[in-house]
Amino acid sequence: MNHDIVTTTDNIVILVGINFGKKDKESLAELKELALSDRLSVATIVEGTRRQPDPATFIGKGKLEEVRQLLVQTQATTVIFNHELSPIQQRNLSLKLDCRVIDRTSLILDIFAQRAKSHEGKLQVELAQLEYLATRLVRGWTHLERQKGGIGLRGPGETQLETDRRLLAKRVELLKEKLAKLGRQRNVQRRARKRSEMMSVAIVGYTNAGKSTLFNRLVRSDTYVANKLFATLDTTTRRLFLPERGLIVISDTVGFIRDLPHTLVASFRATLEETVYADLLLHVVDASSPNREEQINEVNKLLKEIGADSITQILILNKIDRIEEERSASYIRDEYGKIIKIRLSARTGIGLDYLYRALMEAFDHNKNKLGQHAVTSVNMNDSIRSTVINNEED
Ligand SMILES: Nc1nc2c(ncn2[C@@H]2O[C@H](COP(=O)(O)OP(=O)(O)OP(=O)(O)O)[C@@H](O)[C@H]2O)c(=O)[nH]1
Ligand SMILES: [Mg+2]
Repeated sequence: MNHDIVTTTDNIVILVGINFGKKDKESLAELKELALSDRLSVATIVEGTRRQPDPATFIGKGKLEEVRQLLVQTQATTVIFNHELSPIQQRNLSLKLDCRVIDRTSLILDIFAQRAKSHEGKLQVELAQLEYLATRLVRGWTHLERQKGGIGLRGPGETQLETDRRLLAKRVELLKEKLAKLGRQRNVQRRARKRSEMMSVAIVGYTNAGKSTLFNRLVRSDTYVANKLFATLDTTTRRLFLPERGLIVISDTVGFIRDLPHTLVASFRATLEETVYADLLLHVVDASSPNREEQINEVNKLLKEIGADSITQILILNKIDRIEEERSASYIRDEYGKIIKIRLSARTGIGLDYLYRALMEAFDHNKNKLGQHAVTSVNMNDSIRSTVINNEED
């Protein structure tokens, strides 16, 4: 079911990004990262400015011709738009350019399809792909036709389009049922964990921020780390022993990205539920990225969407080893004494002790919240307080 989705490796692509009013360099750079993460090779990037999208071809005649010539010159086989295209625009472009035309959403879907490892993850991706495809099923653009051959599938009096819609709806329903079942199993496990009163911590953040690296550091595991967008797709949960405290559970989660396709947000809700039920979020940010403020906002926006915005957060400014001006680790507390921000490097390990301290304090706080006494009370003496460094740059 991968018609709109690039699956060939070594595919040469052209990227197209149009500015409507304000320039958006970052978003186009990110599209390039996404393409590279999908093992595509980017031949060239076409930019343009328009007041509004052309209803038929999105980019209009002039740009269309430019892209057509570039396709010939570069031997690219696919054009990726940094926008959502309407099904009609996508069809027109594909016919006029005589190549495969996809948008940002299907590129992300494709990456997800390649990375999903667990049974549940795969089902979620398939569901997202089908839901995306469902919006593209328009007359003269029926994808299932070619794949299934149609023989014996069409009900009496049904057009191919109707058959496609029916088959699709059936599969979507089946997938939803399966996922619901898996979700229930997950709930049982979660309840068991709650009963054992283990504190649960979820590592969240923008894609490529270093979540898995931090997770591995903490639990000494070997979760897949890569300089790719969406290296991690399935939530991994491990137990972590906090010295002098006890066991907590910690989860590594799928990375967030701006304008995450809504079909994916919905499909990954189950995976992200781990986040919703956490007692504490470690919000990891690539502090060396020029876009970090925007990325923080994006993540918070998505956390709100999944109902996780009221959970206590510690902002982890990661990758400080990459920042010339300020390589030292530090942390700051809010006016109630809670650690709310830590600068560290998951790669070098500098600042990790601050994170352990924050986790221990959260552990004790959590115990108290549950109406019990902490196993060991925190020794908040002056020597610890005096190590607080308040040299935050913002
Ligand atoms: N210099 C430096 N690089 C880091 C640090 N932490 C992670 N990285 C690198 O950043 C890249 C992404 O790391 P991951 O841990 O896979 O990031 P992630 O947030 O899990 O990414 P996704 O799963 O794709 O969302 C890898 O190349 C890491 O080696 C750090 O503290 N310093
Ligand atoms: Mg990861």
